Amino acid sequence: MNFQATPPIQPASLSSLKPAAGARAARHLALIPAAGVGARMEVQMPKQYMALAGKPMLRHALDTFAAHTRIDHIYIVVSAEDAYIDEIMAAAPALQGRVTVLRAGGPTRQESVRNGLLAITAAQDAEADDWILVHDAARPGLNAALIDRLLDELQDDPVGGLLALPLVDTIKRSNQGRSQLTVPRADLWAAQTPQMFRSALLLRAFTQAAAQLDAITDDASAIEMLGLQPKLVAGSPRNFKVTLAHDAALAEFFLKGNE
Ligand SMILES: Nc1ccn([C@@H]2O[C@H](COP(=O)(O)OP(=O)(O)OP(=O)(O)O)[C@@H](O)[C@H]2O)c(=O)n1
Ligand SMILES: C[C@](O)(CO)[C@H](O)COP(=O)(O)O
Repeated sequence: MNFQATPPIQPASLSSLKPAAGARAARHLALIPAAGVGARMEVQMPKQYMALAGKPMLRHALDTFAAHTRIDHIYIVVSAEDAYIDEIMAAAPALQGRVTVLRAGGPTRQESVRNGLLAITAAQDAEADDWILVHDAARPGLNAALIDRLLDELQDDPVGGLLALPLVDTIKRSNQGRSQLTVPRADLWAAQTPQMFRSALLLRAFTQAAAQLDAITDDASAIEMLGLQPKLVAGSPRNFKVTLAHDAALAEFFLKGNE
């Protein structure tokens, strides 16, 4: 795939991404990377398909987005050889017409996101100023209130942003298993998802970062590489990423209606 280096975006030029007066309102499109294998979870299937609170993990985020009236469409990126998604979609008639499955997973989360963006763009399914909400399938605790908070906080923002949580623990830098120093935590936040940016800006950021995709682990990093500063929007502990085996019980706690 040939990515041409593009000059960094000057914040002043971002105004071109906002809809012109009288243009149709920008849509909100969810893009869910779900092409991982969940190696750290140590379960027998990709973790996004493991049962949590009575349904496969990825159904929680899918159902939350599909039930949200401000979300116009949902794209889910799975691996080309995914053996689960077709059966899951067939068992969820309420998702028909609201969800497009993209068998475009890549070797890393960022490449899966980039491939999904390219597929949406190639299908001309998104206008330049449409908002893309990239959300991990591995964060099943997302709810409508968090989506509303993100949309309300960012709808007039020139850059976009992400849900995140300010760190509350003291942070240590390790040296061979020993505490080498304490990292000042005053301005440290833990990034969550959705991470929400306008389609053209996100695609440009991923194009610009093409050679460094392995070095970044979230979508906002690519936007930062353009010299822009995404807005941090208060997330929630319930929106944590299910990563390690012990996370399943905590996810069930939140998904069973506990805050
Ligand atoms: N090549 C990849 C890797 C990850 N993901 C997705 O990105 C999200 C966050 O990634 P992570 O929690 O790291 O999931 P895995 O990569 O599956 O986990 P592990 O690193 O333990 O294998 C998940 O919804 C995962 O399915 C993806 O779409 N494509
Ligand atoms: C995108 C993310 O969830 C923000 O915290 C995180 O970077 C994903 O990391 P992973 O190693 O791909 O799970």
